[in-house]
Amino acid sequence: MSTPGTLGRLPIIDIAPLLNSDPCDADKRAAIASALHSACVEYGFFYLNLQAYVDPSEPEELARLAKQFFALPEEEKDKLSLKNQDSARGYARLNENVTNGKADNHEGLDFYKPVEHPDKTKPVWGENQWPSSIPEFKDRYEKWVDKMKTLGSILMEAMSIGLGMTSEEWHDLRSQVDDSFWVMRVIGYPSLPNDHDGFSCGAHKDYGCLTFLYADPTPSALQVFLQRPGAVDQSKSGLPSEQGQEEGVWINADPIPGCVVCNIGEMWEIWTDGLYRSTLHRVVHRGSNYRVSIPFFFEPNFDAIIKPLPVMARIRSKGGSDAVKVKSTGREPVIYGDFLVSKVGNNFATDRKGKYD
Ligand SMILES: O=C(O)CCC(=O)C(=O)O
Ligand SMILES: [Fe+2]
Repeated sequence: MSTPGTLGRLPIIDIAPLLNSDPCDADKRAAIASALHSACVEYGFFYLNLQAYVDPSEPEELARLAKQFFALPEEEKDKLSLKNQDSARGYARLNENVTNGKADNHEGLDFYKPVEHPDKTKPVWGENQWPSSIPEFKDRYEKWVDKMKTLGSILMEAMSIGLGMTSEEWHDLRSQVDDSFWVMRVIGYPSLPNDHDGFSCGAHKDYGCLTFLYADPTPSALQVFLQRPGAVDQSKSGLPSEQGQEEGVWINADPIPGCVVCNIGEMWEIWTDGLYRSTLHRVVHRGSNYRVSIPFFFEPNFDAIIKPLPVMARIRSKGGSDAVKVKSTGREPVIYGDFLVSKVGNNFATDRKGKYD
């Protein structure tokens, strides 16, 4: 059986050269596009070094504010309950969300792109609920949203180059993500009790486009499932039923200073006919501290129609190692907003389906 040591760790990609258009950096940008491509094919998970883009004090402050929020009395947090809104925007109590039929040992506060005419009777169409007792919270988190949205566009363009798309094809793809229906979660994890039937966050794939995860420095919490035929990992119990038979290993994706963890959501799997992997991950936090993480989900526009990209036909006909990995996902095109609503619209419904299912 492979061990985390022999698998090495996830690739680290420094985005610095993507932040300028200096002709001297053109080779470096091409190298990054190609590294992104390999990371998306092989892992679907990698680290982005953001040192040239973000001052570490910014996300550290977000984590501090998150801890301040979760330390509030339960009745204060409940004032922001997502049940006051559209069942998606707001606060969910510890163990309220379920994944693969089991309660997740976390609490969380979710925000979505604001909409023009909010209507809380429509799934995901309500208003965000900001904690008013922590005055800086909204301002600091909104700044982070802006930064992560820009990072999403930068990365999408580099990925289009990595895939071999023409600039016209990139403009088409850009028009599907230029009004991203982003989601930001602020998640709090107490230590997972030994007798808890479930995980801190159960195994799931992210359903959107790109996730940028900042987490506090807690080690050994986030785990990523790497498919390795022949590897039998006893800890794989708890995989969603569709993937229950897959062979592979769980590796830790511990935080690296100056980096966020980035992973590919299911929309990329559809765009690339399965060449880019949306990889299962979960959280098992047994440390004694209270962990916080802040995933930002850079998603397509609400009305974007997601179907395989034209470049996939060229990749397939070129042959070679990528061509053999392209498999038709057999999925019909999806409208992103419909897909999202099918995921979160019935959150906390009586069928015990949660936002990660
Ligand atoms: O808390 C983490 O490290 C991961 C959270 C996650 O996977 C998610 O919210 O989709
Ligand atoms: Fe996730």
